[in-house]
Amino acid sequence: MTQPAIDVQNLSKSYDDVLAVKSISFSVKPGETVALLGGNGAGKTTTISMLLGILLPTAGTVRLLGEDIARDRYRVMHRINFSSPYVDLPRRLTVRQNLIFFCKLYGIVNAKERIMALCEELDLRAFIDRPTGSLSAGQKTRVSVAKALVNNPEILLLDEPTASLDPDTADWVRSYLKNYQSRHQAAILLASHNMSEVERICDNVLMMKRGRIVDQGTPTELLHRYSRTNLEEVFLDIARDRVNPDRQDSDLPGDFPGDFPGDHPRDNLELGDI
Ligand SMILES: Nc1ncnc2c1ncn2[C@@H]1O[C@H](COP(=O)(O)OP(=O)(O)OP(=O)(O)O)[C@@H](O)[C@H]1O
Repeated sequence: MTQPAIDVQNLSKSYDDVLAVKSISFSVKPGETVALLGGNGAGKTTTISMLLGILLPTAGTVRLLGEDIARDRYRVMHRINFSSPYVDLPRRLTVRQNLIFFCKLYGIVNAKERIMALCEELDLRAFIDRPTGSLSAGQKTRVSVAKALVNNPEILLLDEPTASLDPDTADWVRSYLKNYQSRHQAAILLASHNMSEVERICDNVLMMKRGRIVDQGTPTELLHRYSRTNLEEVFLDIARDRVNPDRQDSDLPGDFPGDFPGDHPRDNLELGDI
């Protein structure tokens, strides 16, 4: 059996009184695209940050390409990459300088050729020598995708990869990412609020709510399970507690205090509730 590229077991994270991620487990195989879906504050960004090793889990393990991130993060970091519209690249550096910087960081041998190729493929030519801070949101997103691909990663973690893109460019970026994936057999985990994007490019969907995975399956399985015609309706069913008809209420984790070690009502507080 193929070893999963991403293997997460019983992962939890608490920030003081807020239990942001509650004992989640999942895996992503090479060549597979998995979506993390959930409303604001569901725990998607916290999960991705733990996968990247920039947030320490409160409990649980993350293995990337077989390596335990808590112990051997530096053995694997050069084989993965990340893109988020919410993480700004240094604003005063031009796009080219930023890409050179990341090529050096990842030890890319033919940096110039790599940057030229990405520049062509992602159509960055018009603004390659402009300060990154002066770009439009959509242009920044394309630069962020280019940055995420400098090292030809085997694992790609994408936080809303098409945020701020017009429909035409978003469609083009999705096709580009799928094409990259089929060429490199990369594992992709993406957090998104764009349901049609998820339906189109994801093999599996993890539905998160208040830090838990409350349902999962292929987009088709989820549509059947909830008798819906699109994922947006499934998302609303879950968000509004119109529970999955195939499940008993008691199967749903997270509805009872104490079903997770250290869990109690206070753990469900969102920061906004305080
Ligand atoms: N640094 C922090 N300190 C305290 N609480 C935090 C911190 N970061 C996130 N949280 C809380 O953890 C929970 C999960 O947040 P997270 O950012 O992971 O959600 P998300 O699913 O990415 O949401 P969104 O879709 O709004 O980006 C929220 O209740 C949030 O307020």
